[in-house]
Amino acid sequence: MTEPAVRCTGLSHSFGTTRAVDGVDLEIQPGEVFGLLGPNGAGKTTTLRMITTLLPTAPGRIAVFGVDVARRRMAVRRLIGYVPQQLSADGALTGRENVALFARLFDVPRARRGEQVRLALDLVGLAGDADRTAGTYSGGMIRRLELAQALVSSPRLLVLDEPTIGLDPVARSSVWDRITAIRAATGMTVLVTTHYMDEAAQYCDRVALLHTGRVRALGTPAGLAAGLGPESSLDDVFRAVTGDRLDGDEGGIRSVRAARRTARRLG
Ligand SMILES: Nc1ncnc2c1ncn2[C@@H]1O[C@H](COP(=O)(O)OP(=O)(O)OP(=O)(O)O)[C@@H](O)[C@H]1O
Repeated sequence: MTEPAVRCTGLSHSFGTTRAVDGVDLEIQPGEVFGLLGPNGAGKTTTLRMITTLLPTAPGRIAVFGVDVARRRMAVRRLIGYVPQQLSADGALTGRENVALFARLFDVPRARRGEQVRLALDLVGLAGDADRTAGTYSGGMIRRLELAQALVSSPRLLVLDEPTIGLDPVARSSVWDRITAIRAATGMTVLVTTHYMDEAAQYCDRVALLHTGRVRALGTPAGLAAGLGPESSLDDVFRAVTGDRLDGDEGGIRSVRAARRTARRLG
């Protein structure tokens, strides 16, 4: 039987008295685009940080393609490309230099580095802009550059924490078009968090709705919406499950903060 790309069992994590993740069980299949959805503070980033080896997994367990995250952290890191919410591109370096830096960090063999960097830039549609400094890139191009940084080591699992936050609708769809094309070209598994229900409905094969650290609903976007009623959307499912209202396309303070962070760092 094929191993799941990710299997989380009994995952919990507390920060002091805050129970950020509370008994999460999840299986993500190879080749899926899987969306982890939830309001602010639902536990999405904490879950991603546990899967990407950055937080301890105990008392639960996580396996990535069958490799235990707690016992074989370095082996798991080699399987994963991670784009965190925080900016990871350096505005003073060119696009190519930024990606080459990650190739060195992730131990891509020296003989293959140039080719891997070129391929990663190609996959995100930045080949033509690779020799400009990243400080001259738009927000959408920066996000695609960060995708290239995560792709340069040819990971089997790509983990993206709110990849489109703070971007305008055109840039958001260009980022998603690249993610979709990369999955089609490589068969890579993609795990993504997003606040945008329309994006999750359009681009994710399956989603889990997280609220107060627990999985409250799991399924295909269409299946979840149909389960609520004939005219329902994923947004309706979300409201039914959480009782919360999501930020709209305006993005709220978080996207403003993210956009400002980008501007400050690269400007
Ligand atoms: N380093 C930390 N120290 C203390 N509390 C934290 C820390 N990181 C997260 N938390 C708390 O844990 C809970 C879950 O946070 P987490 O960042 O995982 O949620 P999230 O779903 O990713 O939210 P957001 O969409 O705002 O990023 C929240 O109550 C948050 O305040």
